[in-house]
Amino acid sequence: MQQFLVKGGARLQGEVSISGAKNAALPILFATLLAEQPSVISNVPALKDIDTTFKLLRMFGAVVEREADRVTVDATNITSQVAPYELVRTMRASILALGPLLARFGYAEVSLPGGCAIGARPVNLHIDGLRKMGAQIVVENGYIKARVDRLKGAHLVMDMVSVTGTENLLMAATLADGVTIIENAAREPEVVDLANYLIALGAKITGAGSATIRIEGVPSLVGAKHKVLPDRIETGTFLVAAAVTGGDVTCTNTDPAELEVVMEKLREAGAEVTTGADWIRLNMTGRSLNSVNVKTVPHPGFPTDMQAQFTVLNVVASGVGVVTETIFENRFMHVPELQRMGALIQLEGNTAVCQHTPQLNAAQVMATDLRASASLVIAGLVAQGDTVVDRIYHIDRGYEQIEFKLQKLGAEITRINAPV
Ligand SMILES: CC(=O)N[C@H]1[C@@H](OP(=O)(O)OP(=O)(O)OC[C@H]2O[C@@H](n3ccc(=O)[nH]c3=O)[C@H](O)[C@@H]2O)O[C@H](CO)[C@@H](O)[C@@H]1O
Ligand SMILES: C=C(OP(=O)(O)O)C(=O)O
Repeated sequence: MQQFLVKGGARLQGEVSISGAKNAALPILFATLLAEQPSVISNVPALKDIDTTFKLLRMFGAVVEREADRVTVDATNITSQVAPYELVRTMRASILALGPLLARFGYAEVSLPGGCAIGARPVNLHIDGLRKMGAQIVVENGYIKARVDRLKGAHLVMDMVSVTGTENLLMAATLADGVTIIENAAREPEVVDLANYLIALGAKITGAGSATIRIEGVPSLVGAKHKVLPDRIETGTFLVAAAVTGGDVTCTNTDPAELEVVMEKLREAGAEVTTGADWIRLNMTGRSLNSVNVKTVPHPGFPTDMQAQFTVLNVVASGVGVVTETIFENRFMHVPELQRMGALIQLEGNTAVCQHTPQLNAAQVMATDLRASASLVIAGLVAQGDTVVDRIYHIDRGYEQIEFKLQKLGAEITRINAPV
């Protein structure tokens, strides 16, 4: 098992190139299953979740080839529609195979993903929506088994805003008979990126990025080229790391328009944040960091995937910052680990009250999920001494070469093998 060893104290400085977004690349790679011709997807990050997706696509019979950040997927000849538990359990986003396989082949069998460290994470909205489109679905032996002759367009009103729920139904509706309306749809940029790829395949979609998406089903889809949008959460993570270390960091190959609310919070915290067409610079030189209150909500509000990083920011900053998590019921697993580093945080239900902690102390800490791991690495950057972050396979799911990118900015971080 691998660990990160982080030596605290460095001020981050320089440029970091942002990778393609994990949460856009994943649905887009699953959407290639809808097309009867190959697609070429570029700006695909090199991540464990992407490798898991390749394994699944190959298991279905697709031909997947990667050359640097360009991935070609040929799903012309699909031979299986089964996503097994062994792969699904390592990546919840595997549920995104359900809509495309069912829409194109009339059958799909996907293991129930189950919960994870951040919450129960049910998929009832995915199942309900597909049932409304005419699918016969049974859940047995831990698998969702769905069958239909051809999906039919339907008026779908989502009870809750769900990102992958919207994506699954959006993909399914592209090949349905008739018009589907998704109301209370997720408005995340990754949903828009997926819709743009689907439109390039020949799908008829309007309204992506708003709460109402209209899809007019077509008989079949062709191949297309598509470039995945930049990762706004990776960008935000580096900006927070720059802020807490008093640094001056420019994130390149990113999109400031995706990060309005995060940049606003960083400015409120005292950072100088400037932007260009495809870059964001955060400069803390001569400035002091103040705590901020944040409350996670669906896009365009403050993203839950930035919550753990801002919890650390609030501990380092002066004052008291209140962090409220409204999306996932259990997304504070980083807090007990940060407390082991001396962080003054009080957990009250879905709220973390963070007090300025004059000095975090290095400790051996355990990563519990992807963004929690990122927050522990950020804490290690400002802690006194050597922090060891365990179970970094979580971080490898979603951050491309994080240690090399941080090293380039001056951080002292190395990947080590855990003693046996
Ligand atoms: C691969 C991917 O894109 N992952 C993102 C996606 O996860 P994911 O799509 O899994 O998250 P959802 O938007 O579906 O979850 C939002 C809330 O809805 C609930 N819910 C969801 C579906 C359902 O059928 N029933 C139900 O009750 C969830 O438990 C949660 O409380 O959006 C989350 C919220 O922005 C992000 O944190 C994840 O990084
Ligand atoms: C929670 C996340 O991912 P996933 O939905 O794949 O677990 C994330 O990207 O922070």
